[in-house]
Amino acid sequence: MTNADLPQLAGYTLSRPIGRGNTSLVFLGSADAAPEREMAIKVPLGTTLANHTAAERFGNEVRLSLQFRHPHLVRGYAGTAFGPGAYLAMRYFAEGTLAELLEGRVLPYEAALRVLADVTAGVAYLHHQGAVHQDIKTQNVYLSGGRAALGDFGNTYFVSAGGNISGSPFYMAPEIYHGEASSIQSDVYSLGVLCFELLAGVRPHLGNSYEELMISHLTRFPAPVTASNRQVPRTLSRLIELAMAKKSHDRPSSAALRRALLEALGEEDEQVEIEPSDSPPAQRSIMGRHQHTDAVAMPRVPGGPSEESPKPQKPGAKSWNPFKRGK
Ligand SMILES: Nc1ncnc2c1ncn2[C@@H]1O[C@H](COP(=O)(O)OP(=O)(O)OP(=O)(O)O)[C@@H](O)[C@H]1O
Repeated sequence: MTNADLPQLAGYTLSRPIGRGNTSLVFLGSADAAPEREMAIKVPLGTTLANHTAAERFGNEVRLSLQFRHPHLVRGYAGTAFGPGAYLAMRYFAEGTLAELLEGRVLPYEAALRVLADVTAGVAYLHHQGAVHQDIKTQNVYLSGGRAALGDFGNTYFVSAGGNISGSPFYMAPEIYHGEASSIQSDVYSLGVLCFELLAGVRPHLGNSYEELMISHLTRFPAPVTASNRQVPRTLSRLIELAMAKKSHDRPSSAALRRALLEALGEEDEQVEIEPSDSPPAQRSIMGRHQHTDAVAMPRVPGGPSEESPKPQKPGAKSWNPFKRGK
């Protein structure tokens, strides 16, 4: 794509493509009003706008990216949810996705714990808000300076708005394979899979087809993470095992998983003030460890992902996943 082929978006200058998904193109660019701040600008494909469900999902991603405020969730700066001018300007992650980073390599133990603690903090925040992400996987984790943020809120919904059936087969909870709606507990299952994948260096369930993966998730019990990685504390290994429990009510909360990850990192569960957001005041709070079990304590993130990203070159199209169902 030459510069002349880059889409025109009023108020923004797009400099080059940085990624392509099933439903959108993503460009590096900046707002004309603040040219020094690089952004990732997502523009839906024509086919996405022409398809009601896909267009709704894009609109959902725009809306929620602008609404959620957490250091470990991809932050939206501006956007238009629907119509031919639809776009989402968001924080740019120079190091790309966790899936890209993991291609052909295993993360060192501490780095894996850090990424997992970050992602789990973002998910715990979502759960505290009553939202289910529905698509936690390495492709949706973005990296900057060794810190991580979860993105892609196209399938995210509030529990109060009713259930939904979706996910990616490598990470999908058994009950979803059975046709049940996703839930906070099915997000925890996906987190368990992610923890296992990063700490054991291999996915807990493998298969060459949707059916093989389904059988594995429904019937097989992976060996504890400690069998592959002796550095993992037993308590954390046990919690990851429970996160992947076949029955959803046996799973711990995302907040408990996060606490165990922080403990493995030798860190305290700090209090942090959640950034103001567009959400109702009741959802803004200072949260800490002395709360009821569903409450979430957010880490203050010294040296964590900053809003300004370094300059960088980043891989282009994402890798193809043969089992990815239209998300
Ligand atoms: N904020 C970002 N910072 C850096 N790169 C990004 C960012 N958002 C997306 N990308 C790049 O663009 C690629 C495509 O993005 P994404 O997967 O979100 O597309 P999509 O079409 O919305 O997704 P889907 O395929 O699930 O419909 C990503 O794999 C990543 O390489």
